[in-house]
Amino acid sequence: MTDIFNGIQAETDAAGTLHPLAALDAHGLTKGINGRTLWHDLGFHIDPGTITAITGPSGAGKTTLLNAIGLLEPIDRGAITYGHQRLDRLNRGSIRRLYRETYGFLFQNYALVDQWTVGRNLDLAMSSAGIPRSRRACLASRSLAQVGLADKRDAKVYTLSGGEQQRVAIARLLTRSPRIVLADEPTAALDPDNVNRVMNLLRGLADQGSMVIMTTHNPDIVSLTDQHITLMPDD
Ligand SMILES: Nc1ncnc2c1ncn2[C@@H]1O[C@H](COP(=O)(O)OP(=O)(O)OP(=O)(O)O)[C@@H](O)[C@H]1O
Repeated sequence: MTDIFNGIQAETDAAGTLHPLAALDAHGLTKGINGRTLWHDLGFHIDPGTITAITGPSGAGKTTLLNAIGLLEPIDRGAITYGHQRLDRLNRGSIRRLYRETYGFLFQNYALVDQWTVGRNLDLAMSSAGIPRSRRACLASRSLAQVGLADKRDAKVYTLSGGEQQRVAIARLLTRSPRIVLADEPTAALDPDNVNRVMNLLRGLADQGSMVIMTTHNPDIVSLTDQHITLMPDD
């Protein structure tokens, strides 16, 4: 459960003590690929409970920055901190723990197992996150209801539309409410109705305390976010 404490998103621990949710800070981030500098001396601050858009022209390095925040891509220089943790200096074990407990990813191609049912896809994610079997059915039902797909639990993923598959991917996040949600062009392949649904669901995740960081080309989507980081290629 999250709460607001002195204007900052906070959560209550088992002993009933409120702790502010961590923010993410980047300083002096620099990254080059094949001799070309993608970003240089980049800095930003992201609060929990907000949606941030990474925007800029094609090839500016939006996905690379998202992947760097997600520890999937090394940076050349700079620092990324989450609360008191220096993310760019973690060992593999700590990174694995963050993937299990803190990060959630949302991809343009949904990253679901097509031949499996919706329920089995959600179950796999919850089992990997260490959620006990006894809680999984209830969490799956609740999150599928939240995305408006309560009746699709036994449907095979390949029978769903693209918009429905993206909502299943969001339901998968909702079962875990990850503190950092990284979404690469999550609305790119969707029609306007599904774009609005997906943005509303991402707002719901932010309202529950997640920090949502997404790449997008679309100015209409940027206007639905709380802040944007604009990348401009060095010419
Ligand atoms: N693993 C890689 N190996 C070689 N080049 C790469 C690699 N990853 C990215 N690049 C290059 O780095 C540049 C930035 O790529 P990136 O995908 O981050 O840009 P983007 O802003 O997300 O682009 P788009 O909007 O087209 O998706 C591109 O020129 C890309 O070809």
